[in-house]
Amino acid sequence: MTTLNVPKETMSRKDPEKYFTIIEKLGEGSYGSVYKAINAGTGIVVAIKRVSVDNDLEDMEKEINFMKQCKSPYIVTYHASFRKENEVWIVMEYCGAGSVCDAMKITNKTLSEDQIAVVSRDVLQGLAYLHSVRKIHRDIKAGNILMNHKGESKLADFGVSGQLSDTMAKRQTVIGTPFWMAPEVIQEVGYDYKADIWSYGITCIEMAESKPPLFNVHPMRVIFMIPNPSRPPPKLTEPEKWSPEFNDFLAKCLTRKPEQRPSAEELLKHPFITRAKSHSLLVPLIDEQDIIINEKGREVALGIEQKDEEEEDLEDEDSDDSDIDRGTMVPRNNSGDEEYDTGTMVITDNKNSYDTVVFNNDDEDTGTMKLKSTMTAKKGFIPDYMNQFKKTDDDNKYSSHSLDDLKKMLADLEIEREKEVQKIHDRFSINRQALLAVIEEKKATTTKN
Ligand SMILES: Nc1ncnc2c1ncn2[C@@H]1O[C@H](COP(=O)(O)OP(=O)(O)OP(=O)(O)O)[C@@H](O)[C@H]1O
Repeated sequence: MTTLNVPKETMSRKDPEKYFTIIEKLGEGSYGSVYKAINAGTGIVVAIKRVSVDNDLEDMEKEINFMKQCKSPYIVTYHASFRKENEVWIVMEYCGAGSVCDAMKITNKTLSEDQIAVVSRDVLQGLAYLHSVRKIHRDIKAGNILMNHKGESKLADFGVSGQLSDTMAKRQTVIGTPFWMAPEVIQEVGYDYKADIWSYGITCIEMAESKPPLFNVHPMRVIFMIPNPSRPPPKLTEPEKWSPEFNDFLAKCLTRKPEQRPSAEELLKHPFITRAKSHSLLVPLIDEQDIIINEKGREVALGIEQKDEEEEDLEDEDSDDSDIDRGTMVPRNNSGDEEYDTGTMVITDNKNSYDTVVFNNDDEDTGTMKLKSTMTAKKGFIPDYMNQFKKTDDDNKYSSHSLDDLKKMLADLEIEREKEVQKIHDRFSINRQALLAVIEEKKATTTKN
C-alpha cells in the first residue's frame, strides 16, 4: 500500500499546498470547510478540513494526537495536520460518498429499514471501539456518519472539534447538537458514553424520516423539552410501518435512564443488527447521489453557493456587528451581553448539516453556553435547522409596520421570552425539589429498616 507523502509532525509548519492540490469543496461545517484534495507524488485522494483557530492550540494538538492513535475501520482515519496562518488543516481519509445526511438531502430520500440496519452495524462497531478506548463522540448524527462507495460507514468529526481532551471535558459540560442530545447531557447531571447511544437512536429516526424528532420546534425550546421526564421517549412517527425489531432497537437506544440503556457492544447483539445484510444495500443510494452530483454539481446539489473570496470577505465584514440581521441565532439578554438567562447559546451555521452547540460552564454562575473555545466559528451563517425559523421572518408579515412599532414589538417579544423561560425554570425546580424530597424520604426509610 502506498503511504501518503506528508510530514509526520502534528500541525506541521510546512506549506500544505506543497503536499496537496485542492480539487473541490466537499462541504461546510461550523468551523470551516472540507475539501477534496490530491496528494502530490502518490495521487492519493484525501479530505482536508480547514479550521480557523485562535492562538491557543494546545487542546487541538492533544486532540490531533489522540486521533492519530485511533485506528478502526469504522472511524475516519487521520493522516496529517498543518498550521497555516490562522488555520489548521486536518488531512483525513476521503469518504467518497459523503455523509448519510448529505446523501438523503441530495437524493431527497430517506433510508430503508435494511439500509439503516447496515449503517447501524458499522456505527455501533465504531462506537464500541471509541468507548473501549474511553472516548465519547458526543456529536453523533447523520451528518457525522460518512460513507465510502462500498457503502461502508465511518464515524467522523470526533476529536476534530476539540471536545474530547481532558481539559476540554472539564470545562465543557454540554456538547452536541440540540435535537440529538441525550437528556442527561442537557441536564448536566454527569454523563458517559451512553449519551452516544441516545444520539444514535435519534440518528436512526433521522435516517428513517429525514429529520430528528422535534425538528420543527425551536432549539431553545428543545433543550427544555428533551429532559422532561413526563414526555415519553422519542419514537418513529408511524411505528406500525416498521418492524418490531427496529422499534425495539430504537426503544432500547432511547431509554431515558442511561444506566438502563444498553452499550454499543450489547446493541451489536440485537436482532435488528445481527440480521443486517450487506453493505451493497447502500450502493443504489450512493449511485443515485453520484448521478445527481454529476448532473448539477456538488454545490448546487447540496445547496451550497460557491462564493469567491472577495464575496466571503465582504460577508465577514458585514457579519461582525449584525449577526441577528444575517440570521445567525445569537440569543442575548437585553444588555447585549452574551448571557441568556441560563446562559448564552451561540449557534453558528452549517449550510449542509446540523450545527454543533457547545454549552460551556467556564462561568459556573451563568452556565454560559458558547462555542468550542479553540476554534473560530465561521461568521454569519445559519444552521439548517434554523432556516425554518428564519423563513417565518422572510414571510415578511411584519413588513407593513413602522420602525418604531417593530422595535416595540421586538421589546415585547423579549419580555415574553424571558417570562416563558422563567416559567419553565420554575416548573423544573418544583419538580426537582419534589423528587429530591421523595428521594431523601426513601433513603431515610431504607436506613431505618
Ligand atoms: N473525510 C471526509 N470525506 C468526505 N467528505 C467529508 C469528509 N469530512 C467531511 N466531509 C464532507 O464535508 C461536510 C462538512 O463537514 P464538517 O465536519 O465540517 O461539518 P459537519 O459535520 O457537517 O457540521 P458540524 O461542524 O456542525 O458538525 C460533510 O457534511 C461531508 O459532506
